[in-house]
Amino acid sequence: MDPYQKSLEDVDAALKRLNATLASYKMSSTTKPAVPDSSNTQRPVSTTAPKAKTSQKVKTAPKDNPVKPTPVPKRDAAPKTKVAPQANGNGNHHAAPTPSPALPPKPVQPSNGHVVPAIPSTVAPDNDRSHVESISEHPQARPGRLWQEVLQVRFCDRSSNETTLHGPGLAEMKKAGQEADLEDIERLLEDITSMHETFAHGLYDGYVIPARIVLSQKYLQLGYPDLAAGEAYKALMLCDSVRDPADIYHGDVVAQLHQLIPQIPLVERIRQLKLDVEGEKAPPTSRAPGEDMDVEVDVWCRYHYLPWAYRLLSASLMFCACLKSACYYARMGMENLEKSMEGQRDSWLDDVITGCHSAVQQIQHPEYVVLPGDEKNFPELGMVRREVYPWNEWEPDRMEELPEINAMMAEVAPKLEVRATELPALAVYDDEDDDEIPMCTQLGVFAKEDIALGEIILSETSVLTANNKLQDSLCDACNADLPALDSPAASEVRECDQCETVFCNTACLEKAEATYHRATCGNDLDVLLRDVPPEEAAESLYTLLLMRAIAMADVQDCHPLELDEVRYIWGDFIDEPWQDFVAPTFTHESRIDPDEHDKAHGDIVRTLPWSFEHNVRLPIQILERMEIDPFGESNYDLWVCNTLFAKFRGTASARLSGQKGSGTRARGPEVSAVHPMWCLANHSCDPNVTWEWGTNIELKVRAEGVQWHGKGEEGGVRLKREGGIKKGEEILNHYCDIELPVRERREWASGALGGDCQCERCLWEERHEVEAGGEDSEEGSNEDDGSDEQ
Ligand SMILES: C[S@@+](CC[C@H](N)C(=O)[O-])C[C@H]1O[C@@H](n2cnc3c(N)ncnc32)[C@H](O)[C@@H]1O
Repeated sequence: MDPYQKSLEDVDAALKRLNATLASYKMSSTTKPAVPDSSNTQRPVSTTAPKAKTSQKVKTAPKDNPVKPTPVPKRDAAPKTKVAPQANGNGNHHAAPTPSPALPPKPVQPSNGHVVPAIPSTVAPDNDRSHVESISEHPQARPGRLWQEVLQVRFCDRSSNETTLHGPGLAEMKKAGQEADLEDIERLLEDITSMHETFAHGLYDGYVIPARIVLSQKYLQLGYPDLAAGEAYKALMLCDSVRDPADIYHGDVVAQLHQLIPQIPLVERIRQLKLDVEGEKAPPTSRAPGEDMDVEVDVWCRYHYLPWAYRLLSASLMFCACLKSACYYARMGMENLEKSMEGQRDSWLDDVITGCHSAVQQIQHPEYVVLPGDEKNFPELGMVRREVYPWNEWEPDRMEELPEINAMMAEVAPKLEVRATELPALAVYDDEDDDEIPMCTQLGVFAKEDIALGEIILSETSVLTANNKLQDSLCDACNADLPALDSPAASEVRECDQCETVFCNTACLEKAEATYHRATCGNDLDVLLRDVPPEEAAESLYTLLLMRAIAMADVQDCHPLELDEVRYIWGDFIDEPWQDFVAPTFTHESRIDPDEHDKAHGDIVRTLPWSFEHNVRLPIQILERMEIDPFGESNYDLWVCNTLFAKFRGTASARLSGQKGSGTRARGPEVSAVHPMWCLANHSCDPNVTWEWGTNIELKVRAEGVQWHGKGEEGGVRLKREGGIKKGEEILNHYCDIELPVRERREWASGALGGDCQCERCLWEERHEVEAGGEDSEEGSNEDDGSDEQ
């Protein structure tokens, strides 16, 4: 068909759709239910039809945490802007007692001693519920600041012959680029908490695209570009679903937009629609002719929400150093915009591409060679903030809950107890600047009585396990090796009736059924993360652990942070992150200059490794495969996943595969697990226990101390100390192969410790210029063959 004729027909069709939409105004303004406002405390419940596609799992209400009279013991240290260079580091620190400006007094829910902003109890004048009835009848007049922000999300205005792009922009904090205004932080935290509540309790649900965009903006303003990327990606997924009637979310998203759009002032709606129809010279979408697409939904999605989703996603990813995916989404956004905006380029997206390329050029690493144009090979792993998020109500006050922790410990280690202990805060210690290492209070494990040599003092089992072998003979629950087919124990092996998952015996099968298996059974989750290339093996194990934790929470009907295996693990969180917070700026310069990218995190120390793939895309995919709705189930929000990852790094034990000495390169860790009591023991390179992990994980008292090796003034070796453990002595485990020389040991353990080990042996050997490892061969598989690590 003649293109001119076709475009005329398209405009004609669009005008017809517009007329139909305009004709529906009267009806919609009086009969469509209003979408409740997030900032109101008593709102009518949304009349949105229940979701048909995904199982809406029962949400567990947050624990009813009573106000605790005792203040939480602080882990304090002055955080510095220091980004750990290594990919796997769990760098981290706990902060030292610095006079803290902290946040001003807030209405806290002091369950755990962490700041939790409350939703304002006072209702703003414009939220006066006495107007509810009349407002429902005139939805465009709905009150509420947050909801108004959602309604105002706009991007494009085709009000002149030249298409112009503009939007609300990121309203910067009052003092962007300076120490943040506490009121600003407070207000944004309240907004974020309020939006979480709103998604969680169904006042409006997670399918409201502009609400996701607003939440993404707010995360970005508070220095959480990682969380902003997650929300922007969700907005993008929802926009895609609007344009694809076959998409599983299509019905819900469109239904939400049908409720939202009538609340946008009529004049504005007509203006936008008119401009759109007039400006639509070439239809940008691949809509089938005659397809019954609501013109308004299409306009708002295509011209307002989609561009914001691309902008926020690509810029946030760039700030998180995920340069490959940042470029990918910036280019995708550009292509999309150019189609719908007649070749107009978007300065944000251009900036992101420039910023990513400049960042790549700045990388100076002998092993990193990437051509500037090779965006597919741009780096993809960054570091983000690691903290107990201010809205996280699940983190327990471990000092307060020591009796509960000790009850759990008594079950697996009757002769041990957990106590508070002082440790060097390694992640905030920068030995170039600091004279003294700041200390922090954490937990440790201590002997309740004298314990003899060789005694097994802890034996623990866990189903929070993972392995990244697709075809291997491991029990799915405990991850122990399955018995050989010709061995007597082979008859005990059991298989799930529904799928082919194998367990070492009936006990493991029953435990799996009771704790997690129902969520994973037959869902083909294995293919997502198993048999990955060696360089991805470690990351994939953490994500597999996340997957198991999600399955456990789903089957046990609790919040993932509430699981016994997770609750008391300290995620090496930074304390008092706000004391040095500098409000980010979002200018052209801050996007194109890689030196400015760190500032998007509020200038706060970052120690949690993060990638788009493992922290956003895969968690969402895992949820979908388990038939958990990632938009409707806030228990599995991406901040929850970040918190779980923080807890797993530094506590998960892992077994390496590959045969040392045989010339075969190790493939990387293949089996991993979190044992919540075992992992409370701290590290020393002169440990008093060995550990071994088969079906159970065990701690055994060492027969004798480790040989220290040194040269120099004192010279020679230091005598081994006596074995055995005295009452009151701390149980010291080891997170690395203790046969290695000091430098290699430190390098290995730094991921789990957050910095260089400062144990007595390391300090002594460092002083005595150790050059070679010891000759002693210790018993126990873990330190002998170097095949295990924590
Ligand atoms: C497996 S956990 C040990 C239990 C932990 N102390 C707790 O309170 O839960 C590992 C974390 O403990 C701390 N840690 C353990 N051993 C340490 C050591 N020798 N020096 C400094 N920090 C240590 C680090 O913060 C590390 O990330």
